[in-house]
Amino acid sequence: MEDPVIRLRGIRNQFGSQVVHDDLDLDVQRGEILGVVGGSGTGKSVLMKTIIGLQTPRAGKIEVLGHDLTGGDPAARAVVEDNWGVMFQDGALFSSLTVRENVEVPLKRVPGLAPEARRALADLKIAMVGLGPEAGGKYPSELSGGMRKRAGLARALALDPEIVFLDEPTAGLDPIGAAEFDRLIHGLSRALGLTVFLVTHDLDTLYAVCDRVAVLAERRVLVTGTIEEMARVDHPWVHDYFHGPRARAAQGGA
Ligand SMILES: Nc1ncnc2c1ncn2[C@@H]1O[C@H](COP(=O)(O)OP(=O)(O)OP(=O)(O)O)[C@@H](O)[C@H]1O
Repeated sequence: MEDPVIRLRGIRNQFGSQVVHDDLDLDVQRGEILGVVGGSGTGKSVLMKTIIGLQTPRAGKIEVLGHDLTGGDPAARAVVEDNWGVMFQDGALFSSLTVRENVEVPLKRVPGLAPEARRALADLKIAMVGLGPEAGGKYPSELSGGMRKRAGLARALALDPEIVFLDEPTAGLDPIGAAEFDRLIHGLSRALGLTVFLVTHDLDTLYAVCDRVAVLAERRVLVTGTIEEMARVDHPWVHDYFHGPRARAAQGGA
């Protein structure tokens, strides 16, 4: 098998006396959509922040695209940061910038890119996420929640990343908007060959788009596998989650 694009080994995160992760391992394979689930407070967001460098683990090794991010090498981090995009829950857009200007922010890191080309690229990403041409000139406060998420995704895709991190992408959307967003993520991931690290509580999203699921429990990645494999895992939380009424509804069952 190919080397994983994200490889975590022995990760430990701790806040005061609270140990959130202990000896956590995880591999994310190229081109897959990995859904990260777990009970509230099991450290899904902390895990995502650990990979993207917003949280420094007490111990362990983080490798992304073959680069060791725990060695403190700024060159390695710069290479990797140009190859990932991050979408936070509400899109995390700059409120004083238009959608187009928001999408242009990461593009400003590209040396020698003329302003007109930057603008054209931003418009291309805005179209890619299904926003109309008029959306580029709007401010985040003028958008619906679903449109803000799409704008956040456009910004995450600005630099044509290999990996996209999505934190609860469908939270706060109505079921139709959430299903549309699921289709968008799935379509873009397949069309662009993206690797997607997706933190979610949304069972519909897991069933609709994820190739594999990673369950956080007991301070580590307890198990990874396909949804079908999850249904056979003999662990109380995993069993309840994948056999509960919401899971049955997400599968289309009774
Ligand atoms: N900066 C911080 N300082 C102290 N404690 C923190 C910090 N960040 C997270 N925690 C704690 O770490 C634990 C895991 O938090 P995290 O936000 O990753 O959970 P989660 O699995 O994403 O939860 P949810 O599903 O509710 O969003 C929580 O108990 C939280 O209070």
